[in-house]
Amino acid sequence: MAIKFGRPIEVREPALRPSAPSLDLTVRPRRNRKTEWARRLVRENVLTTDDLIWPMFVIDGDNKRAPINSMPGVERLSIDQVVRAAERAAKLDIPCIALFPYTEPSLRDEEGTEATNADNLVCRTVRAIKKEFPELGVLCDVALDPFTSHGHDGLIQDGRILNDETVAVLVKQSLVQAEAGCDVIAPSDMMDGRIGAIREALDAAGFLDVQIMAYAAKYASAFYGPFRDAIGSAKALTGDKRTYQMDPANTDEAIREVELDLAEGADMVMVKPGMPYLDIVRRVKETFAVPTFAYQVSGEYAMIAAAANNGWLDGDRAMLESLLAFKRAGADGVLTYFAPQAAEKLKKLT
Ligand SMILES: NCc1[nH]cc(CCC(=O)O)c1CC(=O)O
Ligand SMILES: [Mg+2]
Repeated sequence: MAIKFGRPIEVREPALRPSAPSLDLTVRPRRNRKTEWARRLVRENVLTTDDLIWPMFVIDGDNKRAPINSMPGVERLSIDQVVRAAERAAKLDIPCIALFPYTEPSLRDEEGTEATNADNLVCRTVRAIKKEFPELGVLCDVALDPFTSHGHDGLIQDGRILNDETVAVLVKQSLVQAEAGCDVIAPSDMMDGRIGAIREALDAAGFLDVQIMAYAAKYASAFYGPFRDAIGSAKALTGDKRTYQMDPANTDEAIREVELDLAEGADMVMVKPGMPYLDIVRRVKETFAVPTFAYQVSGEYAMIAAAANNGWLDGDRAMLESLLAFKRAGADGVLTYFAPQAAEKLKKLT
């Protein structure tokens, strides 16, 4: 009889074990999963704060934060509030933030003129951030959709998106952003030849160190819906973007697009959307071995956030698992609206 704290305890019958004899297995993969330390030891991929780019939406005004219904937890911020968010990013050690403007309908026109205004909302935001946090990376999207009355990324004539004429405007847009202090120019428009044209113009203007992250394989996706609400182009958009964004059915085409953007001078390439396109991330990384990013887009964020808010998913776990999946697929980093939450969570884990 065993004695514990001076009291006899009953020695129970051993628990019933399954009567089957041990399998004759030499290899038992579960051994490497038996404890947390063992799992850590064999872990192949890790997510760190260094992998995160935080996209933000900017609105005009002062001390304003406006919710986006289709992106619970994400707000459009006035410049002063973006600067506060930039401070949060810097404190969390997030390397880079990305800026997307909401443009008042009165400032939108057929040509997206506001895109090339050196004093537009994005340029003013970049200057305000750089003044306080010069060490924080700032990425600016290049495309006309936040500025056009029709919501398309390029100029339109007779219902067709003009390629070369659009590229000329994108070049000007890139230059005003670089002039404002933007570190990374990220063309998301999918016009042909824009990377080469932008690189040439940046170099000619002396912006030799301004990087280009090409949205190289960007698909015509339903997952951009909440983003279009956020920048106010959802209602404006006529038709769809299938004559310039890629067909979701294609994968070889992604390789050709990435190859061209690299040849034209892209420093980094991106695949977008993210989670439904991890096969593309993997192929791009294996084919070119260059810095490869994925964009976990608004619709992907919305799915996880909505399910979490309904109690249908453990939001934090689903978030971290989805971000780790990008690393496993070969991505060097992820643009994600979860960036601040993920960085906070990762800080606690280490
Ligand atoms: N060219 C603009 C642009 N830049 C990033 C996104 C989508 C980002 C997101 O959904 O989070 C889009 C939308 C689009 O192409 O319609
Ligand atoms: Mg292309």
